Amino acid sequence: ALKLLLEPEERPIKIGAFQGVEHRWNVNKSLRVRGSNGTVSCMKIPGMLPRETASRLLSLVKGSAAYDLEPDSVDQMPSFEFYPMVAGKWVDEALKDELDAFAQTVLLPYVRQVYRCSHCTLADILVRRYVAGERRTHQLHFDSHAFVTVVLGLSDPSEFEGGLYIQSGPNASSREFVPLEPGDVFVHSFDLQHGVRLWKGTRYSLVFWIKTSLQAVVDGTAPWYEVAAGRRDPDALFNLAGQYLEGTSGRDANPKKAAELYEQAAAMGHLGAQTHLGLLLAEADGPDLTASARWLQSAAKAGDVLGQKSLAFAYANGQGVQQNLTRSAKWMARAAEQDDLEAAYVLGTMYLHGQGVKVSRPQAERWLRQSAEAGYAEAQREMALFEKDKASNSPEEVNFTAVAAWLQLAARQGDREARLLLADLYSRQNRHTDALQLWRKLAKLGDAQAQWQLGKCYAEGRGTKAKPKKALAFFSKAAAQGHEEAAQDLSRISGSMKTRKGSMRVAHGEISPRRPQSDVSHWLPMPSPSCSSLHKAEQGFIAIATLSLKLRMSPMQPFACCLFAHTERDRDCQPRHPPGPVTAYEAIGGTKS
Ligand SMILES: O=C(O)CCC(=O)C(=O)O
Ligand SMILES: [Fe+2]
Repeated sequence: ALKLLLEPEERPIKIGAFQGVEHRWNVNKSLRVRGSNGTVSCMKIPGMLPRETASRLLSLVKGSAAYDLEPDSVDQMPSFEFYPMVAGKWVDEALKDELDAFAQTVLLPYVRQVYRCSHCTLADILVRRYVAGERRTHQLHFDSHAFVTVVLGLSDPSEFEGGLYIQSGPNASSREFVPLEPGDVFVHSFDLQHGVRLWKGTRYSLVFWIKTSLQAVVDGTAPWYEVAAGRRDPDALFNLAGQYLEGTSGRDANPKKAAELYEQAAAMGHLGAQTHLGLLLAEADGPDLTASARWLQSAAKAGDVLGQKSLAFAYANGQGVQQNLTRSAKWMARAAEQDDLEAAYVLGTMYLHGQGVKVSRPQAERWLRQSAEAGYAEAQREMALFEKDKASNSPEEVNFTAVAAWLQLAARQGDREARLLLADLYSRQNRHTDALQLWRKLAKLGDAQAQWQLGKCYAEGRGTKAKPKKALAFFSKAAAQGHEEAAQDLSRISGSMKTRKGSMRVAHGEISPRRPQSDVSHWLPMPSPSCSSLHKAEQGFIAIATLSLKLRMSPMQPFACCLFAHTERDRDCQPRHPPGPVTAYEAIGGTKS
């Protein structure tokens, strides 16, 4: 059962043509930051936008094709958002027709009155969707680049379970969900910690970001931090530090200044600042891993989810602490229990491979599924492999429909490895057109494995007419990226092309041994990307061994694995150690002298 925000203070309000009620909560910051005596308010105004307008908006945004797969700034997962307004300018006429008058005559006057900011101006508007198979979360965060945020409910609460929550304490157990009917608005400032979590159904929301002046909107700056940080508000220090770290909101990137600000907030007990300071100290030029681990311990023990996950990675890597997989698993579990999707995914793989925990397929499935169902692409891909391995003793019993369904979800989110595996699967099911479509997409993005596969299709006339020249071109492209099999196929095909001087020259044109010496480094053999990597049993070990403490910036690299280990590809799935360097000459079929 979800804990809902109870509705305390109420007052009647009248803004332009709108008459209604404002519900207001004052959240005590000391629950989260020991050394703070401040509060942060948030307000709900039921029915501020007429329900009929909200329902027309919902149809408009449901039909939009503009949702973006670009990584989100908070969690790096595909964002599934689009912006009808950017830097104060409408870019979506249909949404403008429905919303502009409301925004200018009701919403902004309300915000200006409540926050006493007579120059507050609308900066950006975005639409987010949360649907099955895609992201169903927006992890805990602050909206650091907006002085005030307004969330407009669009979907009927009966259509989903969960929704927008605020989190007043360090732990996920203090989450309180904000029920929003279509047309209700929820208003908060840059220092309210919040997130979104759905367990069922579909939700669309519309978010307004408001800044303190027109100038700030035009310049993309956040000048209110100078004031708030001057008051030594720990959340302001924390957000400002993030802007200096990333070089956003018009600030020049300045890691040193970021560290100072994190340090001030961390000293007041700001757990997020402690974690970020810990991560920064590990990344610095002269890293101080011991101090880093100390901050991570402090934040993790107090319940900060990112601190727990980061400490888990530190234990896995032995960074600032004695390497200890049992402790790593323990902290990973603490973060996963707080619903961190990456932590749940990693914990699942730890159970799969028995790292820091006893091997347990039920536990592995539990955590992988939790992460996958909330939209984490790597976990979706891992669920496909899990599904496949269920029948590892009798390959003919594999439920390939289920395998494909998971792969499709991850592939649709842009997961490269899942796209390769799916194309491979299609190809084996003689769905050559589907396979080709995926390989083409990947080849266009420069993927060597897909280029090689495309080359083979053209060479063998599989799913397309045989086109030796095209095959040659794709083999060359892949080989030039160091793809071994492609280099072999290239030498085979260019040899069999009647070895006329002309055709040899085609091959040489792409990968000429007469290239400058420095280019030969590209020919160092690399394992082929898809089955490349390693036997499954080794996989997790490598994953843990290479886990990066930098996870705040870069989620753990997906690791490749082999879907068809039990079939004719067994050979490819053995651990392969790169042989010695291959010269360009060898790669096109010459022999070593
Ligand atoms: O979808 C929502 O209700 C809010 C999303 C959010 O917090 C954000 O986009 O920053
Ligand atoms: Fe937000």
